[in-house]
Amino acid sequence: MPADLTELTEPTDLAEITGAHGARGTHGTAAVQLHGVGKTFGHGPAAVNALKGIDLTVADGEFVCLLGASGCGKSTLLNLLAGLDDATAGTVSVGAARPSFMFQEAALMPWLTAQRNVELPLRLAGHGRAARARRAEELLSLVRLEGVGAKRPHELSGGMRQRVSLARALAAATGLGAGDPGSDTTGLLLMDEPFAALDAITRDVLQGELLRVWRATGTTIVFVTHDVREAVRLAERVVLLSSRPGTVVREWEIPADGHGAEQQAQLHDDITGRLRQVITSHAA
Ligand SMILES: Nc1ncnc2c1ncn2[C@@H]1O[C@H](COP(=O)(O)OP(=O)(O)OP(=O)(O)O)[C@@H](O)[C@H]1O
Repeated sequence: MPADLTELTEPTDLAEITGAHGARGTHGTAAVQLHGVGKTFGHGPAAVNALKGIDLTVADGEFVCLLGASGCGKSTLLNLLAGLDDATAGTVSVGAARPSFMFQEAALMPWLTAQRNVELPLRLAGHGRAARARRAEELLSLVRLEGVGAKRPHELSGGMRQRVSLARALAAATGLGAGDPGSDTTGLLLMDEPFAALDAITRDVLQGELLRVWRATGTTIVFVTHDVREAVRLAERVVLLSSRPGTVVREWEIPADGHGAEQQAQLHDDITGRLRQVITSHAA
């Protein structure tokens, strides 16, 4: 069991709140399937070939990190998964899950309280006031923000704002949770460098919190980062992308016990070496 995960054993009531089935070892159907996906922006000589021939399957409940240098097409790929843009080649299929996004900036509504921010996707989905308030309270508690629901974003630290953002993303992805017949209670979280703007200590804490929430909810996570250490700490599988066009260079399965210090360092060195090669060959 990885060090990160042993200390993060969730209380049973969390599993009850979220309808969790746990994380590792429970993957069944595919949450995401990409076959031969390409994306070209523009036409003619000015066209930018951002992605080419991407084949990728993410299992239900899996935590995958997309790793690559700046400009390799990580955000473009997330946009395709979220349905915010269309591929110019191949097929993108996102199972039953409703994808929800979390960005580097929390992007909260400044005039709404933390609780109302979390409620927003539930309100847009047509859920009644009492049900959505109950669910927002559950999710705020899940991200350890009990008692701050009445505060507005400017009253919160950067780390707290990202916790609210995570709770809101979970609300968008999982609706009312286990009690919501119309929702996929596991959901799909698309995370675009969500901790990159935080200081190192807060980032470390939130990485641990994200692992705890993932284990408690069984949510499928596709997490974009250019930080090898972050990828190895968080993911079950790391997918390395090359640049221009972005293609899958290599994948690493991170074994469940692979987060021990020695193995983690080995994987870190291995992946960093390959990332360097990719960057160097692109620059040449
Ligand atoms: N709307 C667009 N029009 C033209 N080119 C674009 C557009 N969006 C992205 N690109 C180009 O596609 C390539 C991939 O961009 P993308 O933002 O997906 O990379 P990234 O890996 O997320 O980069 P970063 O880590 O810097 O955010 C880049 O060369 C970028 O300039």
